[in-house]
Parts: sequence; structure tokens; C-alpha cells
Amino acid sequence: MADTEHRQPPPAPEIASPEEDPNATIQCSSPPCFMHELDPSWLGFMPWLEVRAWRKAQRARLIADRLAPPREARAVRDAAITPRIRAALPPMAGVVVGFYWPMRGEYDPRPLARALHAEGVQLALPVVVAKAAPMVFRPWFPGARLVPGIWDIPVPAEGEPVAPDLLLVPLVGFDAGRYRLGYGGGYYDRTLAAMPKRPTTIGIGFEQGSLATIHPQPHDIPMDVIVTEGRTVSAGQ
Ligand SMILES: Nc1nc2c(c(=O)[nH]1)N(C=O)[C@@H](CNc1ccc(C(=O)N[C@@H](CCC(=O)O)C(=O)O)cc1)CN2
Ligand SMILES: Nc1ncnc2c1ncn2[C@@H]1O[C@H](COP(=O)(O)OP(=O)(O)OP(=O)(O)O)[C@@H](O)[C@H]1O
Repeated sequence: MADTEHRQPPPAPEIASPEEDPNATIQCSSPPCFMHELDPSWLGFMPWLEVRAWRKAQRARLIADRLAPPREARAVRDAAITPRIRAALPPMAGVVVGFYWPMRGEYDPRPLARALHAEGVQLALPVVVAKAAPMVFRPWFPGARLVPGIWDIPVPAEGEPVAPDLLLVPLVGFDAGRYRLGYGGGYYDRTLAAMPKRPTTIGIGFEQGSLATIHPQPHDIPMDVIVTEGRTVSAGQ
């Protein structure tokens, strides 16, 4: 009877185990999965250990690359950044600004810090007080006594910690989501996560540090604004 034939289950596919016959053709109801052949970064979920290794390689490449131009060319690049930071600053009355003491070819924010100080703005520098812990910010003013901190970066020798309302944050790299690549200590992320009132963050980098993605992780906190010698990128742009 035709009806009964229709109810017959389809013939079982002939599946030979690879041990039996490595050339056997396997019939499946859907194509075999090929996800494992794709670059995990393309899929958007590179595992953390891979991300960490990738970031380490990018840091080394980007730091060497930004130090490559002669000093004069780097000064020209810095000079294009200063007015962009100025334009991105909110009204500064009563605002505490955290900046940084530059190293390894970072944009030099010290002239801007001196100018802001002359305008009555209170400034502060980050201090690593313990490894893998949030940083504190100590007041800075021209002539403040500085001592070597982590990596020999100068930090104010004394002063009660202050809470910045605005942070100038150095970037090694950055991406289209305004996520930041730093030096791999996680210090800014930890500090921002621990601050009761999140300050406005202005990330400062160079165009050579632009990456498609830094493969942001749950701990990565994006910058509010990113300034380079060629662009100012804010939320909603
Ligand atoms: N000019 C400037 N000052 C700054 C910072 C900065 O980025 N620029 N910082 C911004 O954070 C803090 C210092 N940042 C540091 C970041 C990482 C390591 C560190 O020990 N890195 C490890 C690598 C970690 C890893 O890859 O897992 C190392 O080099 O061994 C030290 C200091 C405070 N001062
Ligand atoms: N809020 C946090 N709490 C605990 N660990 C954190 C936090 N933020 C970052 N980390 C850890 O810090 C490490 C480094 O992070 P990441 O690669 O993002 O550093 P980075 O932003 O480039 O460094 P830096 O800010 O020091 O320049 C990671 O192992 C990460 O898990």
C-alpha cells in the first residue's frame, strides 16, 4: 500500500567510521560545520589567551612605530593634537584634570598641563600604589617634587589623593569603538572601574595606533572621546 510505504523511515545513511574506510562518503542532514576553519578574530570572539598574545604583539609594533619618526616630526604631530584636546574640554571651572608624565613617544601633555594650571585648573598625576590595583591621583603643579614610580615614571612625591573629573589617557592603540590598548597592566581600566564618579575620559593617541578592533573584553572601558593628530572621535559619531 502506497500510504504505508510513505510511512517507512528513510534508509539509514551508510556511515563508515574513518577507521573502517577513510574514503567513505558521509551523508548528513546538514553540511558539516566549518566554523573551526575560520579565523576566530573574524568571528569576533577570539579567546582571551589569544587576545592577550595578540595585544602584546600589537603593543610592541605600535610603540616602535610611533617612535620611528624623527623628534621634529613627532613635535609637529603633538602640535596638531593640543588644539583638539582644548576643543574637547568641557567648561573647566572647578575641574580636576588627571594627565600623565609622557614616556615612549606618547603625546606630551605637559605644556597643556602648565597652561591649564596658569588658568586655575587643578591637575593631578596617576600613581601606581600597588601592582594590579587601582591607581590614585596626586596633585601636580609646576615645580612639584617628583620621584620615580613604576617603570621609573615620575610621580608626585606627596599630596593627598584627589578624584579627577576629567582624565587625559595615553593610548598605544585604539579602535572604532573607542576602546583603548595600553601597556597591558590594566591600570586605567581598574582605576575607572573603582571610581565612584566616573570621570570624562579623553584618550590621546596617533593615527598610526588606529586598529579595526582591539577585541574588547568585559573589563575594557571605552573612552568618551579619542583625539589624534587628525581626528576627534566622540560618542554618537
Ligand atoms: N605616561 C604614562 N604614565 C602612566 C601610564 C601610562 O600609560 N603612561 N599608566 C597606564 O597604565 C600607568 C603605568 N602603567 C603600567 C602598565 C603596565 C605595566 C607593566 O608592568 N606591564 C607588564 C606587562 C603586563 C602584561 O602584558 O601582562 C610588563 O611590562 O611586564 C606597568 C605600568 C601609570 N602611569
Ligand atoms: N577592573 C578590573 N579588574 C580586574 N582586573 C582587570 C580590570 N581591568 C583590567 N584587568 C586586568 O588587567 C590585565 C590587562 O588588561 P589590558 O590588556 O586591557 O591592559 P591595558 O588597558 O592595555 O593596560 P594599561 O591600562 O595598564 O595601560 C588583564 O589581565 C585584565 O584582566
